[in-house]
Amino acid sequence: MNVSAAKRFTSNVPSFIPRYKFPKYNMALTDFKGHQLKALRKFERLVPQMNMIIELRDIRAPISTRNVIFDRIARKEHNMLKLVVYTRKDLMPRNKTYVDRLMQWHEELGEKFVLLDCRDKTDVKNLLKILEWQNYELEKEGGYLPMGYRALITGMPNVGKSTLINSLRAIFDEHDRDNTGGKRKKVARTGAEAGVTRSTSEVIRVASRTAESKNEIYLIDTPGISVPGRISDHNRMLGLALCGSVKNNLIDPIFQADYLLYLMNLQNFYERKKELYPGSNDSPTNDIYEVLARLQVNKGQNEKSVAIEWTNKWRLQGKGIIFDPEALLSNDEFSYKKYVDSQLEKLGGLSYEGLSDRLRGNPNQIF
Ligand SMILES: Nc1nc2c(ncn2[C@@H]2O[C@H](COP(=O)(O)OP(=O)(O)OP(=O)(O)O)[C@@H](O)[C@H]2O)c(=O)[nH]1
Repeated sequence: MNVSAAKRFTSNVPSFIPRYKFPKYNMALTDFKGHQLKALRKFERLVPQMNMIIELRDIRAPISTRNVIFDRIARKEHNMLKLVVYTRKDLMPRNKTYVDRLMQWHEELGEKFVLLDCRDKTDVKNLLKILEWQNYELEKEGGYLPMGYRALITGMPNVGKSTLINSLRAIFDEHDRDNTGGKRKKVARTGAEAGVTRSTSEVIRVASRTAESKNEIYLIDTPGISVPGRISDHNRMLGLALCGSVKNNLIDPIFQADYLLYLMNLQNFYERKKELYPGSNDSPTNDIYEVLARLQVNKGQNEKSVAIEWTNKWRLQGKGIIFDPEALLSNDEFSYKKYVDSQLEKLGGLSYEGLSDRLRGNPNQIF
């Protein structure tokens, strides 16, 4: 973060200045795995059969949980319709500036997005309405789809894909029960259609044929895909760790706790949300060991377990915090579009051929 931008974050507490830069600790920069590579190859085969790609991202880390691999796949397929679903709406900062910033980012990229809590029925029903509308638009142009209207559900690990699919399924179930006089009809899990292999992707029906629509609507569930090392960096990896999108034990818990402290200080938690600041009766600090000492319940508790407990709490219920420092900057200071373009450039012509060999036995999984 540059100094002029950082000055805005200076706290009103006399003599306290948050850190504007986070140290580049020695840590793994990616969590890309062999099975994700397999899933990616499968994606490329499946995408031509899709009508829409839905990419889930965590609203608290809109930059870190974006995976440009999905952009590349969607663009290859003649600019396939892509919808971004930001999950964990219930945890997002209640801050109009933040929402305005997101709107501007997405406008620049021509990318549609919605915010939702994957566990909230009303939110999920609204997403279903979008799918139904898109299907209706296609049908209006005479598009009867024997395989149904298909949306591929993608995203980084742990962003809420299964939760969203289960919620959509529950709505479908309920609707089905109503229409079948209380008898529970099993939700379709069809994998038998041409080109869809049952073993690796689940096909879930979320809307049946109706009087108005001949097409059924299906979701295709996919495993979470991480980014390869060439488009990752320290901030991205730490942001993902705080969202639970990379394996917890991959990064030292003290680094994760220190990053959380760095973000809290940049976001003035000490003044805005004092009750959530560690040791809220003490002064703000940039010293993670001081924080861990404040949070220690008894003298026997070691620093690492205190760090794990604290970050876990924020990972699951952390309300009102943003995990990407760049998202705190104005659009003059940080261009999301430029960032995405540079990510795509770095990704370049990444070919998956031979990658499995390189992934095997490479602890840093850099490629
Ligand atoms: N607060 C909140 N929690 C959510 C939301 N969506 C999902 N979760 C929680 O986030 C955790 C991960 O959700 P999953 O649905 O398993 O994520 P996933 O993307 O399927 O994970 P992978 O299968 O690892 O790729 C679970 O504990 C969910 O309850 C949301 O909108 N709000």
